[in-house]
Amino acid sequence: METGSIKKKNYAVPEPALRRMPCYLAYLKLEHRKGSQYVSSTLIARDNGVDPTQVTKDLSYTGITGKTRVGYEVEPLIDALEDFLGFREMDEAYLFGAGSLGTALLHDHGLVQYGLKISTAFDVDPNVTGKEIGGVHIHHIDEFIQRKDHGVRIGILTVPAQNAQEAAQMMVENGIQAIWNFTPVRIAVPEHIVVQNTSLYAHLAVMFNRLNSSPE
Ligand SMILES: NC(=O)c1ccc[n+]([C@@H]2O[C@H](COP(=O)([O-])OP(=O)(O)OC[C@H]3O[C@@H](n4cnc5c(N)ncnc54)[C@H](O)[C@@H]3O)[C@@H](O)[C@H]2O)c1
Repeated sequence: METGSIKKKNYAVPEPALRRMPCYLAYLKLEHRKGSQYVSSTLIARDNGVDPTQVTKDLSYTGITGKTRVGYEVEPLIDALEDFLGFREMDEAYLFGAGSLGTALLHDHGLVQYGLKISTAFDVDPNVTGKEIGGVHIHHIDEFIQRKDHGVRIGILTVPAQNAQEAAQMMVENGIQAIWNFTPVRIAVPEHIVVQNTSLYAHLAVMFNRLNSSPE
């Protein structure tokens, strides 16, 4: 597997399509495991709660088209999606903040399947530094600053909210170019830095709202 390249080829694709594609991929993998050889856009659409036209459009970005009557051949479509999404290349990432959420991410084997390998983690707490979590060594943050030319461009930010801006700044000053930000802080960084904010709680808010507004 290739390492060290941030995948850039998908930037022109609309974000909602990019967000749907991993769901199609997971669905297709399940279908493959069940032994399905072909799957129609209508079926993909029905099982993923998306319009069939939307499915066809989303999948056309991979360069694969379905065949009349039988639909998409499952295996080549899985390959094409994985390639297109960059899940077959491996990017290395550093994790900043090996607390409760950071530890969960360090234990997550799924990230590697999506092309992201956390190679090292950094923290400031002496109770945490020097330890290994999920096979990843936790270093003191000063070691990140001292390490020149580490070549890693992706940083996962899981520090407390009050430390988020300062940590993000330090990451950028030391070569991080893309930040997967799990903190609730909207960090201010130079325009060329890629920031992806992720919150489980945003989805939880939607779930509560839908639950409480559904008819009895
Ligand atoms: N996005 C989500 O869905 C989600 C879910 C849970 C928590 N969070 C957020 O993730 C962050 C971490 O939450 P947690 O529960 O793991 O907190 P935590 O207190 O358990 O862990 C934070 C860790 O960051 C370390 N740290 C502090 N300053 C640092 C710095 N400058 N550099 C490196 N490490 C530093 C601490 O020593 C600690 O080990 C918080 O901002 C929290 O709000 C987000």
